[in-house]
This record gives sequence, structure tokens and C-alpha cells, in this order.
Amino acid sequence: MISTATTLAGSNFDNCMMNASGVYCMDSDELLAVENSKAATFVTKSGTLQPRKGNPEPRYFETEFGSINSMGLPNNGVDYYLDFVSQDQINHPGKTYFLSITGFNLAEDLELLQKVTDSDFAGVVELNLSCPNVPGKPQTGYDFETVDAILKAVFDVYHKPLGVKLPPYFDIIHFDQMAEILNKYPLSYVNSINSIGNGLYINDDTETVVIKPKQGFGGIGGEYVKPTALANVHAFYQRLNKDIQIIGTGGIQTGKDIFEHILCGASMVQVGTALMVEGPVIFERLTAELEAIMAEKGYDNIEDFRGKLNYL
Ligand SMILES: O=C1NC(=O)NC(C(=O)O)N1
Repeated sequence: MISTATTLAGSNFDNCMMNASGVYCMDSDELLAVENSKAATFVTKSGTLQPRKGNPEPRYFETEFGSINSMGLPNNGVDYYLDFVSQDQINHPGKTYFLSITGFNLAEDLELLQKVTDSDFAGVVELNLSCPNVPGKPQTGYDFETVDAILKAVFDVYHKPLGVKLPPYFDIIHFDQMAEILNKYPLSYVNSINSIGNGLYINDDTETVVIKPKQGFGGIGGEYVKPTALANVHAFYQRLNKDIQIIGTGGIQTGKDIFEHILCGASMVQVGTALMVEGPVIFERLTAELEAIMAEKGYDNIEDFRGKLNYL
């Protein structure tokens, strides 16, 4: 019997796929749509201390090969997501959900985690260190010393399952340096990648950018980013100690893409742009396509091939 089930952060999931934070997770309607799909679970939009309107529109645009976005962390505030998930846990005892959070400095990160500690939330926290779209704010994941300081402070006070959402890295030395930092902490997982920050997409007819914020600069997702996503998943798989698992995000449109992320070492995958395009029904197609590939290759479960990428 072929199974696409997986284990992550100490929890069992009946499928290895879910939404990516930012997609289909802004409010209870969207979160319930993912919950009621073939996805194993959901992750919320990154919650901040206060609700945010985000950047001016248009701030999202779908292109032939993916998407560009500069949402600017619009969200209903961490309390909204804590209330929703705490209630959802009651309706689905034993199910594990993911809460994404992001502060604008270390003090805010710690205040967000204190709110989680004080709540009934019993799932997994995803600390977003990689939003590229808040004007004037850097992608924390590119500041190695700050990531080290944040993780030290976080794990001094927070002792439940927690992972980090990282930006893509493009230099082998950066994989080495980031993995050295990450290996110092009891992380449940690393989620690679967030969008490739500050890309630019142009409408040739009007000779104009397609999103308003930041003169059109925005995070790139979709087919464009799969090679970078696979490289980041595999680079961290090669370097991280094995109790830090990997969620693979980036460029997933088919079961074949999921197969490749798992071959690179991912224990779970998140779907962003393609989910935005197709809606939560995509998880039925993706599951069927992955199962078909596994059947064809004689794999019963994802551990049969996870991380077993061959080199020449
Ligand atoms: O972490 C994020 N990544 C993105 O690509 N966009 C969103 C956002 O802009 O809110 N956040």
C-alpha cells in the first residue's frame, strides 16, 4: 500500500504536503479550505504583533512561469491566528497545525513566542526570517549574526516544536555558515525556500512594472525558483544534523516536483504559487501524481527515497 504520509516535528501527518505560508491562509475561510483538502495540515499567514494592512495594491501578479509579490506581511495579527488554531485543535483533536510568526526585531519575536506560550496552541511554530517585502526591512536570514542571536534567545525561552523559514542562499560558503549556526539549536525543521527576493517583472506593452510597492521589486515564486529551492533543500540536508528535518518549498506544480524535493531530503513540502492558481483541490492532483511516481518506481513510502539523490 503506497503512502505519502510523513513525520515532522514529532507529529505524524497522513500526507507530506501543505500550503506555503502566505497562500490560502489569511483568514478562517482560507485556512478551513486547506484543512478540508487533501493537504495534511495548514500553516497560517505570518502573524505579527498587530494586524497589518500590508503594501499598496497591486502587490501580487501571476506570470507565465510563476509569480511576483510584495504583499508586505498583511495579516490579522497573531492573536487572530492563535484563537483560530486553538479552536480548530478542539474540533480536530490530535491534529498538528503550523503557526507562522514574524517580528520586526528580537524583542517582537520573543513577545510573539510569549503569546504562543500563554495560549492553548499545541502545534508547531514557523519563525519567518525571510520576508523580502517590508520596505526598509532586511531579510533577517541574510544577516548570519542576527539569526544566531535570535535563535539563541528564542531557544532560551521557547521549548516546543519550532522551525525557521529561510530565504534562498546562492553560495556554498553561505550554506556552510548557515548550517553551522542552525546545528547549534534544537530546531524541529528548516523550511527552504521563501521567495527569491526583489525580482522585477515588466509589462512590455506599457513598459511598466506590474506591482506597485518598491517600484515593482518583489519576491519571485513558482517554476522560476525550483532549481534554487531544490539546491537549498539538498544543501541543508547534506549539512544539518539529522534531527533537524527539512520542509521543501519552491516551484512545486506537480507530483514530480514533490518527488524531487523529497529526493533532495525534504520530509514535507509546501505549495505556494501553484496553490494560488489552482486552489486547494490541487492537493488531490499532487497526491495522485506522487503516488503514481512511487508506484512506478516501487516505493511504498517517502522514506524509501527521501534524501537518496545520486551523484555522478
Ligand atoms: O515571507 C514572505 N514572503 C513573501 O514572498 N511575501 C510575503 C509578504 O510580502 O508578506 N512574506
